[in-house]
Amino acid sequence: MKTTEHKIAVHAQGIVKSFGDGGSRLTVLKNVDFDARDGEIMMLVGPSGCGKTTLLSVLAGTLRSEEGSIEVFGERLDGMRAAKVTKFRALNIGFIFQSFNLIPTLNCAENVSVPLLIQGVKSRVAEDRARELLDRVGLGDRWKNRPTQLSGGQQQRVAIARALVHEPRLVICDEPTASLDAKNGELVMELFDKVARVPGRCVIIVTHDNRIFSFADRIAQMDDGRIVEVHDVENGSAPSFQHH
Ligand SMILES: Nc1ncnc2c1ncn2[C@@H]1O[C@H](COP(=O)(O)OP(=O)(O)OP(=O)(O)O)[C@@H](O)[C@H]1O
Repeated sequence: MKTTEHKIAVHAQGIVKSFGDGGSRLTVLKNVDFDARDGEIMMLVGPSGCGKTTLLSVLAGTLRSEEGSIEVFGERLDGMRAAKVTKFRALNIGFIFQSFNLIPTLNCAENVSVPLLIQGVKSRVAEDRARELLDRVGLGDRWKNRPTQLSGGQQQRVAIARALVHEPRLVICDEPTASLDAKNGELVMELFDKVARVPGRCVIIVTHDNRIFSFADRIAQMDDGRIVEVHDVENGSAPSFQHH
């Protein structure tokens, strides 16, 4: 039996979230308990529509739940004032959205700089750091390009660079490797491994991509608004899941 004490980075308990009113009301998160540990890559899998993106948004503080408590590195997000949540997120959380959310009028280096500029870092320093990150995701020579001049996979890597540039303690990713080929998927996972899978940090990834399961420390399986099982991934041997 394992007796290791794990420090918890993200602790969510009793999360309930619904959309709509009256007859069209849909309860998407049905009393979810979820933990992610300090220093780990935690993956979240489950069938389409089961609530994964909704849960990520609640954990990142971009969506409020009706019930439940959320603690991120010891700070309670539920009940925190909206302005304080925004500030907390800017300092501590990097979010990679399914839809990338890059700013079309800015070039790649400027897009990646945004989290640093929000923190008050000088633009030249921010841009140097942004170009360093772009280099690490294999896009060092494309920093001047606008997002529309890049392929979907390249845009995804720009979004990943932007989420990591300010070295957030918590990185939350919705399908970060969905548009990437095997080589770039591996490059990005190795970057998560180096940059974010360290003490004092944590990475949470929603994925359907079984090529990356072996990078996880644990995999939580979600179904119909609930976490139904949590698997430990030992020695890179990931379980296989049924997707619908
Ligand atoms: N803003 C919203 N308004 C109404 N319904 C919503 C909203 N956001 C999500 N939903 C609904 O909540 C359910 C869960 O959606 P969610 O995006 O969390 O699922 P998911 O598990 O991430 O799916 P996928 O793997 O397809 O991305 C779906 O039925 C979806 O239609």
